[in-house]
Amino acid sequence: MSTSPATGPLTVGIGGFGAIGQKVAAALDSGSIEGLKLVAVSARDADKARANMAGFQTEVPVVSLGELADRADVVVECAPASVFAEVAVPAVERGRIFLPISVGALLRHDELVDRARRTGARIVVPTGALIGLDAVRAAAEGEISEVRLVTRKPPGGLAGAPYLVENNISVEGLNTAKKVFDGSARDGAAGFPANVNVAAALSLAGIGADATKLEIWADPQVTRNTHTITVEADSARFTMTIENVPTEENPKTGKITALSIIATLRRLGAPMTAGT
Ligand SMILES: NC(=O)C1=CN([C@@H]2O[C@H](COP(=O)(O)OP(=O)(O)OC[C@H]3O[C@@H](n4cnc5c(N)ncnc54)[C@H](OP(=O)(O)O)[C@@H]3O)[C@@H](O)[C@H]2O)C=CC1
Ligand SMILES: O=C([O-])CC(=O)C(=O)O
Repeated sequence: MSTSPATGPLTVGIGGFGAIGQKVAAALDSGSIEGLKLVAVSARDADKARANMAGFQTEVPVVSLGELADRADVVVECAPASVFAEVAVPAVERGRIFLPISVGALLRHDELVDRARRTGARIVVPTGALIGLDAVRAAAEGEISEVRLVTRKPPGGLAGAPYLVENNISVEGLNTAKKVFDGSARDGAAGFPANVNVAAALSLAGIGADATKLEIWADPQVTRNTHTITVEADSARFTMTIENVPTEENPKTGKITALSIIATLRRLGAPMTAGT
């Protein structure tokens, strides 16, 4: 049952119990996030999810993605992009705090932002596997002339992306880096729905999905997903790079992603926060 922040902890439901969801759930279960309490999770295979909760202090019910919004004040989405709407729409319609991590899918459902305005929901996009969105948001309060993201991934992490399949681009047997996409964050997020959520998050923090430039490289020299952002603004110029250690459970997903969600949740319940 959900409770208001004035009378008790904010209740949290987690949609998706894989590489990201399990780490976020474990942090909540450990009681280390002040003012927040795990109340439900969702997974495709409920028995597997219950087995993965065996070491938890408190087992919570495994429910459908749509039910999370009935049970929790805060709904965290960390499922495949293909089921994004199943968790996002009820969360926004019920006026919950909604944390999406399949951010590319949010670009394809931008009507949710308008709905949130009407229902009182808040959509809070974590930085995820990227870096520097605090500085991008601050710069966006002034004038930004350019935002560019260059993403380099091990070729295997990109294989099967719809853009590669549709354009007959092979990433097999590469000896040198190959640029496989050069365009807008919006087109990149559509063509690589499981690979460049970071580009979507960057565009939402800055100058939008059409103006944000994106290059994607299949690079046999990298073992980590590597993202470099460059921003040119009237307040500052900056370039930052992050090299993400892959999770064991899903090598496409960097370890820092779950930590970013945990840090975002911590802000919701904290008496003091630091950073923009
Ligand atoms: N914003 C960012 O920076 C980043 C975003 N991501 C994105 O985060 C998302 C999650 O990534 P990750 O945790 O690695 O993925 P995983 O594949 O490890 O986990 C996905 C989870 O979703 C569950 N799931 C699938 N279908 C359903 C359904 N119909 N109902 C309920 N649960 C379902 C799966 O259930 P089961 O376990 O039973 O199969 C699984 O637990 C992806 O979209 C990924 O692209 C990833 C990295 C960075
Ligand atoms: O770097 C990562 O861990 C994952 C990633 O690029 C994304 O999904 O945007």
